[in-house]
Amino acid sequence: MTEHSEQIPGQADGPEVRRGLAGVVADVTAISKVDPETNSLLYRGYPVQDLAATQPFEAVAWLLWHGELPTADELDAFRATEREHRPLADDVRAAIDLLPVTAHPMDEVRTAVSVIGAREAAGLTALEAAADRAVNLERSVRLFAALPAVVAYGQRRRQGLRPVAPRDDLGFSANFLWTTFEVEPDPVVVDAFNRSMILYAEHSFNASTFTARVITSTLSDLHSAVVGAIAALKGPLHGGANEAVMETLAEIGSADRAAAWLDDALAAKRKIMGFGHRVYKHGDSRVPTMKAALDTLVEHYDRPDLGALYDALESGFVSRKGIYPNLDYPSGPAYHLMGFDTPTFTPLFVAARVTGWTAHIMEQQATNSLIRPLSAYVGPERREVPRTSASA
Ligand SMILES: CC(=O)SCCNC(=O)CCNC(=O)[C@H](O)C(C)(C)COP(=O)(O)OP(=O)(O)OC[C@H]1O[C@@H](n2cnc3c(N)ncnc32)[C@H](O)[C@@H]1OP(=O)(O)O
Ligand SMILES: O=C([O-])CC(=O)C(=O)O
Repeated sequence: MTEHSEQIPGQADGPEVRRGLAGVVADVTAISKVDPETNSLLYRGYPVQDLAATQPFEAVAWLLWHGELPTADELDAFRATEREHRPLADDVRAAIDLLPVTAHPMDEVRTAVSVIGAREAAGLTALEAAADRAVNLERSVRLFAALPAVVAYGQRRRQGLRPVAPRDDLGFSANFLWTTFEVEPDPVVVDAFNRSMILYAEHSFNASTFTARVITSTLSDLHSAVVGAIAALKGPLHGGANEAVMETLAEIGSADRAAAWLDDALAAKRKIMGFGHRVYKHGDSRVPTMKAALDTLVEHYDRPDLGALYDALESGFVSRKGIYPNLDYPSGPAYHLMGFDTPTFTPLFVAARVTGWTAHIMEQQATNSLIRPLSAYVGPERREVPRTSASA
């Protein structure tokens, strides 16, 4: 028995159960290495903080898919393809417009991916739709290119604004900001946003990626796997936490209220969103990089009040519980300062993580084994069905 396993009540000789698959190594991957001992995260061998400091997000997307950083020519060609597939497609816009304007933007993004997937697999059997690596690589690029327009349109629709055409003179991150806000993106903000995309891109067998791999393991198609991954990411124990962090900070209001708020929240056994992690128990490897980006934004937008509130909640929670912030804690207020509305935060995570998800989908396909664990039955023993007069 380990700290993660438990014995089934009343079954002394029964199997060990690992709720939440905690501590279970489910497969191998060559895409990223999360190391809680050294508090490090490598994408294909490269430290994520070094990638965030030096690379455009497009180069990191390429790295995750191909295993190597692109050459200058490869990056140019990839960027040209990405630009080609940026515009919001008519069928996607029409489907989003069918949803209530109060729909959660994660539901918009999930719907958009469903529409794109149905279009791409039209006329194919389910098995044909699963396709091969070459086809799925092209699908991954197109989906990566299309998502910013979907996310930006969601926020603009809620604000009663028309969609904005993408700009071919801008890279992925600058164009994302342009299509959302229709103002010339400031390089300081573009840099912080680019770093956040890189930090969010990939994190081994997290719940949404594992969901994508489970779906892929049945020989389902790439878009179906991404739809499932989006559904898993929406929950506040996973990606939805960046949104919940902002709600928490808004609820507390100011740094001087953080201590009393925390005492009440902990007395009420509330979970403090943006803190804790299944794998990292001594701090999330990505937080220092994202916190530095947040500090830059706090200065850029002259919002020391938000910086002070952030610090007060962090130090109060760490000193009370010894539980550290995860990536969602600094990214929530960073996206808020950039001007994104709070429900858009998790769709931003989708736009980044689609790179990691699709890399895992292709890796799962290459070495597939149906993912199907066992369960230990604890229901009633075998019994007779009562005889009644009802007929079928
Ligand atoms: C990008 C990402 O997806 S990162 C994760 C984002 N999610 C969040 O920020 C949500 C808040 N955090 C959490 O709910 C958890 O820390 C999780 C789900 C992320 C990890 O959970 P697990 O590994 O299953 O740990 P678990 O939830 O069992 O926590 C262990 C203990 O720490 C406590 N704990 C962990 N995180 C928190 C938190 N954020 N607030 C309060 N208590 C917490 C638990 O209540 C539990 O206490 P107990 O042993 O007294 O019951
Ligand atoms: O790894 C996890 O469980 C959650 C996480 O931090 C991520 O997906 O980025």
